Amino acid sequence: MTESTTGGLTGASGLEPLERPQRVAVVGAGAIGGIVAEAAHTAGHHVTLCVRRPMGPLTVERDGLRRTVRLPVATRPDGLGAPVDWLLIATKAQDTRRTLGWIRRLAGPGTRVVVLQNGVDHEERLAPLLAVGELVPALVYIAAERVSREHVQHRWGRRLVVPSGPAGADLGRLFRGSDVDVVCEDDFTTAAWRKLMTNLAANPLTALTLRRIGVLQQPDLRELARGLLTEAVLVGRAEGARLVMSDVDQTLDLYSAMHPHSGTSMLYDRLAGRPVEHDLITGAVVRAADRHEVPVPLNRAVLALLRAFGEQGAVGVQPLAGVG
Ligand SMILES: NC(=O)C1=CN([C@@H]2O[C@H](COP(=O)(O)OP(=O)(O)OC[C@H]3O[C@@H](n4cnc5c(N)ncnc54)[C@H](OP(=O)(O)O)[C@@H]3O)[C@@H](O)[C@H]2O)C=CC1
Ligand SMILES: CC(C)(CO)C(=O)C(=O)O
Repeated sequence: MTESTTGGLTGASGLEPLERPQRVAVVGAGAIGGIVAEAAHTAGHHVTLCVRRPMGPLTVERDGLRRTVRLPVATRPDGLGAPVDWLLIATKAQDTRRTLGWIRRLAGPGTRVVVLQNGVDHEERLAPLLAVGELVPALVYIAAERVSREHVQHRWGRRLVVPSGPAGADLGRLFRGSDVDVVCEDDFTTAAWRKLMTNLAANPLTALTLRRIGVLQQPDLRELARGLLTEAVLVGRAEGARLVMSDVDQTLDLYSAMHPHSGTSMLYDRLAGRPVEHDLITGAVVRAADRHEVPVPLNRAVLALLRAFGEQGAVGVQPLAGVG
């Protein structure tokens, strides 16, 4: 795990392990839910998958190695017992409200409810659903693809970024000994906008072109990505995030570091005919831009395009493999 990097980030590797195996429930056993469920299980905790439809053993594939875990699966909250120590919410943003039944059943006063979703407004989305327990927003620097219902392919990254504090430090201890690292961040607003930037160009441009992330290496799309990200720096600053123009290059470098065949959550949703999280990503930037009267013509155009395919069903084609 990364220990004490710059900018107020702190890794959690030096901490003592948690006293006892923790009770963990993961709501949404998709790509990210599958990764964190397997990681928490590997770290020695009691993990239950909370799903909509029955499922069998979960396989997580990473660097050519497959690990299959057989975890308890619940399809309804009713039969579940006492509140858990950790409730990990890993549904798409638009499904957040549908997790209320699980939250009511599984969150008690001592529960940490970790929201593993993209966007900058985790608190606003989840807080209205939470009567008790502590909300922990998490920024997910992990790329994963659900290649079939019970098989998740890890493609890149291992880091979750959470606000500094006891809950964040304990989350680091929860995942200790697994493939997931937790980094605590003092300035979470800036961290959240920086993470939003990673999605702002990659997700819409892969979803619109039906191509994987290697497409961002094409010079014209790289310039478009640069334009989208530059607008976001100005908007993020107006929102109080301490972004700098070098964040644009750092984001473009991150795209180059990812395997060209890696996709994005928005691309996978479009291919499957599911609603895409445009409101959470490009929509969030355009709304904030409007609040501060910052011109964002490129993001506004992309939002219009994303909305235009929002109502459409599955596209029924596979993205091209490899670069571009
Ligand atoms: N995939 C990635 O690489 C990354 C994703 N993210 C973010 O993480 C979040 C999760 O994305 P991802 O894992 O890709 O999404 P997936 O679509 O792979 O998984 C979401 C899961 O939530 C389940 N679900 C929806 N509603 C409920 C409910 N009421 N009860 C139980 N389960 C439910 C779905 O079930 P069903 O199978 O029945 O549809 C599905 O299994 C998103 O905000 C995404 O933007 C962030 C970084 C990277
Ligand atoms: C960082 C990135 C682009 C990696 O998958 C992501 O967050 C997503 O796909 O939503």
